Amino acid sequence: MAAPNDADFRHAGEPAGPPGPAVLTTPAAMQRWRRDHPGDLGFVPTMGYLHEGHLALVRRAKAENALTVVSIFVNPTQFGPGEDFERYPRDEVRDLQLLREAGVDAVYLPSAAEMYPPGYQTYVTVEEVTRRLEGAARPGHFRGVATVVLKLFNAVGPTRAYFGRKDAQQLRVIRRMVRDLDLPVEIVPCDIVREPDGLAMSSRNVYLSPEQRAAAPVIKRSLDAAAAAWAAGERDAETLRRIVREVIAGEPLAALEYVSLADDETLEELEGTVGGPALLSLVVRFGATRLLDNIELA
Ligand SMILES: Nc1ncnc2c1ncn2[C@@H]1O[C@H](COP(=O)(O)OP(=O)(O)OP(=O)(O)O)[C@@H](O)[C@H]1O
Ligand SMILES: CC(C)(CO)[C@@H](O)C(=O)[O-]
Ligand code: BAL
Repeated sequence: MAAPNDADFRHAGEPAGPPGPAVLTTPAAMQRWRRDHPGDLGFVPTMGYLHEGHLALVRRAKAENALTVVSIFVNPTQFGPGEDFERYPRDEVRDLQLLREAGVDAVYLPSAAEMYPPGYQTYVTVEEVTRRLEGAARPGHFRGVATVVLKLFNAVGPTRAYFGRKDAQQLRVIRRMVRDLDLPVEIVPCDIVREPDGLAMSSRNVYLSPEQRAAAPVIKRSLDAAAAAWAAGERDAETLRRIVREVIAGEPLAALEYVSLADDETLEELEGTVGGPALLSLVVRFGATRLLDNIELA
């Protein structure tokens, strides 16, 4: 059910104002737009419901490239059965307005039917680095992420692609895929943007009740406690994980799903004395809502 060509390329926003971003809704329309717009292109893939974390990526992409493209696509293949695909927050009108204000050149807004038409059967599997952490907690998740990111890259043709450090394993999976498949794109990691009380911005924060939201900064406090111990010279992997566990245990609304201290690149869990750079990451549940966060110890 391909959209007619006219609908593939339209401008968001009022006709009287300055032109908004081009909105492309099919891979073919996106590829055509890219052919017509040569030059360095910064790409920010998202699942929409945009917040300051996304907009920081967009600003960086704009600062470093002649052209900026943002995709909004809630990718069904990275959600497992029973996960929140159906209720994932969506607000396309507000997102387009924010991207217009941010001055992006194009928004890629494909439908699931365009991305995965009947007969679709090709997936990308990144191996070792997907086995633990989010890969273990969400079987099939990174197969969906790697597949959709490769498809998005093929449609958009980016020079650079911007990913948040909040999804630390995702960033490493994408880097690995880019190296292994010789993709001609530079992956640019971007720092985590936080609320004033330390909670990492996330579209899923909207699921929290007021009481859960008030309790959620415990996540960053637990990372800060471990980082302070690290700064004071603590290098024992289990002690650093225990510090996180103890801080989270002090918050009755928070349930720790996992805490990991892993090799910063391979994500192999570390034991004993930590020598090199390490990624301290955790997932905390507030009711049905899973929130993830991390800090790099170097
Ligand atoms: N607080 C943040 N700081 C920096 N980057 C972020 C932040 N939140 C999301 N990103 C990045 O934005 C990109 C799109 O992420 P996505 O649309 O999944 O947003 P999200 O808020 O992380 O959603 P969710 O937490 O519900 O998965 C990813 O590269 C992600 O790492
Ligand atoms: C990279 C991504 C857009 C792929 O669907 C998603 O996993 C996300 O928003 O982090
Ligand atoms: N930001 C990661 C996408 C997901 O949770 O599916």
